Amino acid sequence: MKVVTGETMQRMDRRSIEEFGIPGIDLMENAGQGCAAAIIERFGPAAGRMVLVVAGKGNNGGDGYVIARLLQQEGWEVQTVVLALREEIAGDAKVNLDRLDPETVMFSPPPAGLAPFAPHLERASVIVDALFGTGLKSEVQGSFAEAINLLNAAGKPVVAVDIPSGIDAGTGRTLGVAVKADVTVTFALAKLGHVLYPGAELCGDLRVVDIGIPLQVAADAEGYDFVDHGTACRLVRPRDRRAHKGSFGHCLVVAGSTGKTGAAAMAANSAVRAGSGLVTLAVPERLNAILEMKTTEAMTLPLPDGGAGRLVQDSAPALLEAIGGKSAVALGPGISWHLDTARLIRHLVTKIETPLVIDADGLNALSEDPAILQRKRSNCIVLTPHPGEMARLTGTSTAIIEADRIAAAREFAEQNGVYMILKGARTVIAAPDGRVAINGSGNPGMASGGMGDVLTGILASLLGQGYEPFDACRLGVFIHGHAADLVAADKGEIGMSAVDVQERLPWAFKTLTL
Ligand SMILES: NC(=O)C1=CN([C@@H]2O[C@H](COP(=O)(O)OP(=O)(O)OC[C@H]3O[C@@H](n4cnc5c(N)ncnc54)[C@H](O)[C@@H]3O)[C@@H](O)[C@H]2O)[C@H](O)CC1
Ligand SMILES: [K+]
Repeated sequence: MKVVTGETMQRMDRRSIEEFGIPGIDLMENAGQGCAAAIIERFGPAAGRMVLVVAGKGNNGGDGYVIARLLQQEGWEVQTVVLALREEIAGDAKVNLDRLDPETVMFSPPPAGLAPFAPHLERASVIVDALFGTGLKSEVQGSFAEAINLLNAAGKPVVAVDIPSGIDAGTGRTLGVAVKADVTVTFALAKLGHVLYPGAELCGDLRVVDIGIPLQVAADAEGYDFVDHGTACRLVRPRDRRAHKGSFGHCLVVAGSTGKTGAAAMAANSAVRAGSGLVTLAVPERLNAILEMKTTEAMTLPLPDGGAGRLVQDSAPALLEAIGGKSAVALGPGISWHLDTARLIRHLVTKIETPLVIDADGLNALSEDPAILQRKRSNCIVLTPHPGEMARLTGTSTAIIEADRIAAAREFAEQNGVYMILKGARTVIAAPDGRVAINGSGNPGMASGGMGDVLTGILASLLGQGYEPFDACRLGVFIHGHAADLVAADKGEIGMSAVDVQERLPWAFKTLTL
């Protein structure tokens, strides 16, 4: 599904009103109706229920007034606390404020804020957070922050209007303090703040309701592809009945060093589990016997290593020859960060013309000379860094990368003409042409060694099967997390291993093609 920024949503609002003549008051009424319906559906009949609406001075508050009126019509007792002066309320919000029974509305601007209404919080069955929406522009402070803390401490179900107050709609980051909602009802399209952490977690159940924004306006809006199950179903290619093993590519995994044979095995075995026709695992000859034991379907190719137990310059001729005839190459899992191994990797990047996935120590080798990517062949290159590897690649810090993951991934991809997969909770996928996708699958059980090796094998497999690179990246990242979600549903998140995920891949693919 498409997700947008708060600014884009506000532009969509204005375009709907100005170009399509849809009155803003109608959008607000529809927004309020969508929220009220979600509240009634979720929290059942009104009998004896009191809803407390906490409103800000803008249109988020305006939605809150519509909700208050509609729930009152449904028999709910409603109290509305406006954390602003009456004269501050304007436009569509004022129209809806004036429609409320004045007996049920209290104004409590800073510095008093919500504090005097603790008894209302106590009595409420449901609290509606209509304090801030996409208009939040800076850190929440003072009595507004206190109000959010009171809401969170009340121990009552909270329904956030549009977005939990305190969450930046464009990044998902908390601006000081934020509401922890049980349900969030947003309008027309989800925002980045709903799918990026911590916003994604603070939303609770996210509902996207139609409020009458014209389809053309939504279609024209610049957005990001949030890769969910539906998207993955459209990306996966069912098998042709006449298929044979040549139909699904032959990918080469270049990996392994003493002490890191598992990474090589997981990458190769994951390529098998992601559907490759053939897989060859090229490893230092000293480790070949071990990898013969750790793989079955994948073939191994011992490379001269001078007894070092890692790839060295002398490995290059045999390796370049092996790359010929392969449909994709994975370079890096467990390959080691020794200087001559790193030098070999940089040499290969400039020589390989096959679609190439570079991970782990392969990325660290690149970090010594990222400009090498400018000199690469015309082939597609996919980099799969975690934030620390990304910091090394860009010469910055993990904190800077995490502060704006989308910008970090997109800028590097565009500047270097590569596909960038910036791993983490909600992995970001960026293409050289500026397209960005955010992955919707996965769980904390994946925070363990080897998960990256599994992903690398999946990506090389899909590229080798002929998937267009951005499709391969989106599908590969999704299916990796989805397999982990299936494992978590089966046996929880603690103790989940990378091989658990590797072995669950066929089931994960099967859910896409039912
Ligand atoms: N298509 C849609 O998405 C629709 C959205 N609607 C609702 O409108 C809000 C956006 O309303 P807006 O008036 O732009 O701003 P907010 O209500 O979100 O903000 C309230 C108010 O707060 C002030 N403010 C900003 N930052 C701070 C801060 N750190 N501390 C204190 N005050 C702050 C700012 O001046 C704002 O005026 C959207 O979320 C939807 O809920 C439409 O109603 C329906 C269509
Ligand atoms: K809100």
